[in-house]
Parts: sequence; C-alpha cells; structure tokens
Amino acid sequence: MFGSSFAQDNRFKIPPLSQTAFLLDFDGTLVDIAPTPESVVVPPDLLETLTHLRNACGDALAIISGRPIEQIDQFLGDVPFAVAGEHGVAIRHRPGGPVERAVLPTMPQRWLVQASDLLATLPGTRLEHKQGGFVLHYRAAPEKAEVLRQTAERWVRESDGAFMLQPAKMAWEIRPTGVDKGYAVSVLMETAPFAGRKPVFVGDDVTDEDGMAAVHRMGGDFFRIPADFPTPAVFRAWLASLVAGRG
Ligand SMILES: O=P(O)(O)OC[C@H]1O[C@H](O[C@H]2O[C@H](CO)[C@@H](O)[C@H](O)[C@H]2O)[C@H](O)[C@@H](O)[C@@H]1O
Repeated sequence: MFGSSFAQDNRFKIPPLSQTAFLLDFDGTLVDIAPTPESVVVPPDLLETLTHLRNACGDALAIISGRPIEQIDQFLGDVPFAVAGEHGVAIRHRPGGPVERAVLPTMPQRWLVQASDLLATLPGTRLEHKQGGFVLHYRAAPEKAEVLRQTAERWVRESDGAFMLQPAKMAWEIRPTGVDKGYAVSVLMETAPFAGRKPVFVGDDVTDEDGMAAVHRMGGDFFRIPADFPTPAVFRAWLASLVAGRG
C-alpha cells in the first residue's frame, strides 16, 4: 500500500535519476537488522534493484557503511560503484580500485585484550574487531549494555580525544575520531561520477547523521528509517519504484 503512494507524496520527490547521486547506508537501511552481523540477509531482488539504480544514475551509487569494505563486498559484490567502510575511515572510489584509508590514531592493543577478557565473562555479548577499533555487541544480552558502556567510556577518556564511543544498534563501538560518514560523502561527491549531482543519503542510525548533515550542507536530500521509510522493506520498495519509473 505504501509503495503505490510514493509518486503522490512530495516528501519523496527527488531530481531525475540522471542528476542524482545515491549514498546509502547498509544495516537497517538496505537490509533488515539481524541477530548477528553475519546473519544479515540480502533479499534476492535487492541486488537487481541496485543494479538498475546504478545504471539509471550513471554509476553514482555508493554504500556508506560502518562495516569494513570487505564485508559489504561479500553481501553486495560489485553492485555498488563506490564503497566507504568503517564510518568513512576506508573509501574505495570505484569497483576494483584501491582502498584509501585515512591516517588515524592506532588503537592500543591492550584495549582489545581487555575487551576480549571482559566479554568472555558476559554471556550473550560479542566482540567485533575492525582495523581501527572494535564493537561491543549486546543484542543477545541487553542487560549488559550499561557495564559495556561504562568500560568503553573509560577507554575513550584515557585516549584524550583520539577515540570516540559510537552508539550503535544494541552495540557500542570504539572508533578513531577524525573522519565520519559525512567525510566519506564529501570526498566521494568531489569526483566523478558523483560530482555535480544532487546527493541523496538514506540511513537509520546515529552514525548516519553525519552523512545526512553533509548532504544537507550540499543542498541534497536525506531520508531516515523509520521516520521517512518505516522499514528497510519500504525503503527497498521506494528504490524499486524509482527504477521502474514510478518514483
Ligand atoms: O553503517 P551500517 O552499514 O548501518 O553498519 C552499522 C553496523 O552494522 C552492524 O551491526 C548492526 O547490524 C547487525 C546486523 O543486523 C546487528 O546484529 C547489530 O546488533 C547491529 O549493531 C555491524 O556489525 C557493525 O560493524 C556496523 O558498524
């Protein structure tokens, strides 16, 4: 029902696809949130929709994720043209191109050891290691959120601004300060095929707000799940309606 009303709703009006650049978050936006990072399911028709979208917008399709780029590759293959991972730390401008990594502070290995030891005592929690930081997941043990937050805050405090605590969905992430999703959007929008187009960012989480702020500064549009699209499925239906010419 929602899908058939996009064309009538001015909130969802965007420029012709030939003048638009799409910068899309992954978890909770393109795909539904799953119990664990690796159990996410890419719906069969999503790859087809994104392929049509990329063709229609002259390759100006990027995924801007908190995940490492390699994980996005595992889920989406070479369907997106550009990928930014780890909240903007890593950027690949084109398929098969080099991954550019921002030069940022190195995380003390001691934190990782301490995190690993702590989580071993907290059933239901899990540690996700990234190149520049790590995530403390508590989706299966929500009662552990507070103890994990307090511990993570101590690490961040002792880093004297070099690292930050990123609130995430049922998780806390320790990540280096200095770049964010807004940085990734700005960098990508400087070069072809993105430059000169109107950016559209879609996301669902706190980390996406930097991307939204960046496109807003550039005169672009942003949409949020669930405020604009109640679920990733409705967002996917909007994308499908765009490529079908009904957006
Ligand atoms: O920026 P995103 O592409 O949205 O990635 C954000 C984080 O997503 C993953 O964690 C979240 O999604 C999992 C799968 O649905 C879920 O199990 C977990 O509770 C969520 O926090 C991923 O694991 C992180 O690395 C990303 O930063």
